[in-house]
Amino acid sequence: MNLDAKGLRALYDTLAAVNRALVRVTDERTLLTGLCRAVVERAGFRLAWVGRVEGGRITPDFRAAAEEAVLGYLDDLTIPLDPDLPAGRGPVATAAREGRAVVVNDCQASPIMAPWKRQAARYGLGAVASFPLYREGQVVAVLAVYAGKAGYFTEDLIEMLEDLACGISYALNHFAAERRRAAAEKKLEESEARYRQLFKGCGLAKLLVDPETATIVAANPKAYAFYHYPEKALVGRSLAIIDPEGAGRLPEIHRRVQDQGWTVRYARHRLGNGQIREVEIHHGLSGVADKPLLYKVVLDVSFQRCMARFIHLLAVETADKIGSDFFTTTVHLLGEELQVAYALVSRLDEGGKTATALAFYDRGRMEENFHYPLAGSPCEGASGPIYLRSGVKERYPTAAKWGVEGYAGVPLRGAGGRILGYLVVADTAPLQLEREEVLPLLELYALRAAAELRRIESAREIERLAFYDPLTGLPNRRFFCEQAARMLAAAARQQGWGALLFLDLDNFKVLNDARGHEAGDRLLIQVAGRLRSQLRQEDLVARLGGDEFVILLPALGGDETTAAQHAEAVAEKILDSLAVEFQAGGYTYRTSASIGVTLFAGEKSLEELLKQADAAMYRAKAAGRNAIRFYHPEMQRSVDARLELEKALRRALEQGDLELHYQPQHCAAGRLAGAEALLRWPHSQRDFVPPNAFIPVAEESGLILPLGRWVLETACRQISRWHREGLLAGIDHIAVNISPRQFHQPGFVAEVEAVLAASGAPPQKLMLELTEGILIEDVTDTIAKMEALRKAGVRFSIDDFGTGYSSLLYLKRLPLDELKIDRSFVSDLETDSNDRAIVETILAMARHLKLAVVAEGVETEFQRDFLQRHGCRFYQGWFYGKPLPAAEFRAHLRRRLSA
Ligand SMILES: Nc1nc2c(ncn2[C@@H]2O[C@@H]3COP(=O)(O)O[C@H]4[C@@H](O)[C@H](n5cnc6c(=O)[nH]c(N)nc65)O[C@@H]4COP(=O)(O)O[C@H]3[C@H]2O)c(=O)[nH]1
Repeated sequence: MNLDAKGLRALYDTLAAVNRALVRVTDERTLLTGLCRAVVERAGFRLAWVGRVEGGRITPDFRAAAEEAVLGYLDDLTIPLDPDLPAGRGPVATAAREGRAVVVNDCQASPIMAPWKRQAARYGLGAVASFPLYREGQVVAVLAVYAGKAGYFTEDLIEMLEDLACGISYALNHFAAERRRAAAEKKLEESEARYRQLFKGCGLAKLLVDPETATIVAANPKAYAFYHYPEKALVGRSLAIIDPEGAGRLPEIHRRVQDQGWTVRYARHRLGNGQIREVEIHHGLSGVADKPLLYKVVLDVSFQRCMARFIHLLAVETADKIGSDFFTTTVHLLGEELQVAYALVSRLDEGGKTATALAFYDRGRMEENFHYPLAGSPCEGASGPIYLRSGVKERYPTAAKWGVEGYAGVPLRGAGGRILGYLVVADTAPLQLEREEVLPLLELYALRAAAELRRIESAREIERLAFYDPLTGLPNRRFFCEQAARMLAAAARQQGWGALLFLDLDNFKVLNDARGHEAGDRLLIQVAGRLRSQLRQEDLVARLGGDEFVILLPALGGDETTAAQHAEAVAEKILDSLAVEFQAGGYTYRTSASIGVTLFAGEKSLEELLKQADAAMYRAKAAGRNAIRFYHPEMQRSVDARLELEKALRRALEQGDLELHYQPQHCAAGRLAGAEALLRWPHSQRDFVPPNAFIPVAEESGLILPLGRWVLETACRQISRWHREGLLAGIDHIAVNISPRQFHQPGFVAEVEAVLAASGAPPQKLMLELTEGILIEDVTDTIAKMEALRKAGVRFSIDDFGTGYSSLLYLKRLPLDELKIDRSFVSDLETDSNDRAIVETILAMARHLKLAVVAEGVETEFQRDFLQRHGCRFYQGWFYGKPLPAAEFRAHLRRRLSA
């Protein structure tokens, strides 16, 4: 039976209620299950089901039936959408495909129900209507409603069911929207959580800023830590408190972010503690708030920027600088850029106890080249970097003087890690820079500074090797010549007078030969020190080689006389300084020097001046050494003559032109007691070259060695012959002069012994006369030699006693037999009371030391008497007789015997 109007009304109400109830349902499953159930239970249908359109077919997903058994109709029911299949042309597939209600009021009669005809009959299903269910304009499911009777679906009913399907579609739409909204919300929540995570738990400082008002809306914990503000203290405040410039440029930044999505900016941010940091700010738009906000991710790039700038500055500013310029620029850069009170680069002095400030930055002022002690400074004993943020002045007394609170320093290293110096920055406030920031920077600068120090050291070394004498550290000949040429030119311009001094040590060769080169070297080093100490800064002293030194005094006055006086004063000062004993290697040495001086004014060649001073020096030597002589033009001739003399002397020795003369020595009673052998070089028929003229030349040239040997051999042969002839009876000795060089030659003792043996002369008759200079050169060696010869019977006399530096101490130690009072004291006895006093003293001393005394150069009776009165026992001089050729002296000996 079809529904009447009343029935329809009831059904309508029911469906409306269902509709209302269903649309309040919040999920799709409940809705569709409820729909099926309501249609069956409240509207009296026999079966209802809803199938989703999925994968080209429809299967019943939700169902309800008036009787449980009716549900059997749905078993294995799958309806394809394909219209080519018979099942695809049924009401459900057609409704789904064509999006319209399809009603079959007689299942048994309708051809489209053919596939299910039997089943419909079996489950008592007479009519069926299918309604598409839409979601967002798409058919997503089909509602199929079955009535028991054929012809059940009236138009009204169909309309109502269509309304119901419409309501369900609305609900499905709503669910979909809800689902989307929920999903969006969830997504948003997740994104917000992520954002919060990103914002808060981030290691970088972040700010949220309102671009319109420049107000800080939020800041993460890292931002508070970085900006040194208490938590929350930034929110609500203007960005200008940390970035005034950035606050002003926010609109522009905002625009740029809107255009390109992000922007990066570098700025200087002010922290809550007043410090300024360089930062890199990444800007973006915040997607969280309704209002457009700018987020700022802030990176502290102070260190990187600082490093980059410093590397750049170091490279650019110091590229063309070396030495002092480099160090000054470096500390200036450090002081200014690090904003510290002090910056210093120093070089350790020798010994490491003090350092020299190569450049010192003191609050903008620059100083250089002063020494300071390391003791009490943080660098003392430091082998690595030092970082003391604060409290320096409390701990280090040296730093306290400068009010240093914070200090950072690194060593400058040379080859093998040797510390050459330090690079230091210090401030009167605690250091603003962290250890990790300042030390790498200093180390970078230190590398460059150390390289510069090493370069300077090498340059110095190269210069030292090229221009300085390695032994004494004085300029060498090369340096002297270069420097002197410049000084001479300057002197010529200034029209002043100067002097060139040529200095040669006396007897240096003797010391060197006797004590070895080491002793000689030690003496030279000390001599160089004394020379330097006697000269002014502007004077130039150099070692030319051996024991030769040269001194240039550039500014001695406006006229020749003044210059000469000054030059002499300097030369005398030098001689005085050299007269003081030298101590070296446990020995005491004495030395003196001969100085030749030449004056200059106007344009003069250095070569010429050196020649002149050298010639003058030889005159000083000839004058008895320890002397100063000035050059004058005739001197050159005398130099040439000296060379000529040397040649001639050599020839005379080779050709046997030399002779020995013998000057008698008498005792007080007048008896002939001995003789002194004196060398004679016949010059012409009647004349001799005086020994004082050629002995020094022989000494200097080394000719003295063969010459001395010839004298010794000749004298010993004579002694031997006279001895054999019995002529030496009652004669104490024949004295032979021994020169210093001769005595100090290593084989001297053996030579004398060999000569004695070869000649057969009795050693007891041989007296060797030594000068005082010999004795003091090297006392130990001298004593050893004297003692060795004394054992053989040879005796010793000191010649020229009183003219040198003989001291009682030496005399006591030496195995001496005799003193000879120098002729210079004897000659003036009559007129000079000083000489009388000296002679008296010598005689008293000799008595005390039990030494025989021979007075030399006795010419008058007065002299003889005076000497005799004061205890002198032997006399030599013209008063008794001049030196005689060997034959004449032999005759004298014979006459004496026959008398
Ligand atoms: N005016 C004056 N002169 C007197 C008188 N009595 C002696 N004389 C001189 O005084 C010098 C004494 O010798 P000397 O002091 O050893 O001083 C010597 C000696 O140091 C050195 N000499 C001479 N012969 C030799 C030698 O064979 N070997 C070495 N190494 N030196 C020698 O030359 C120096 C000078 O020798 P001479 O010219 O021979 O001069 C000798 C002698 O001629 C006098 O009454 N009045």
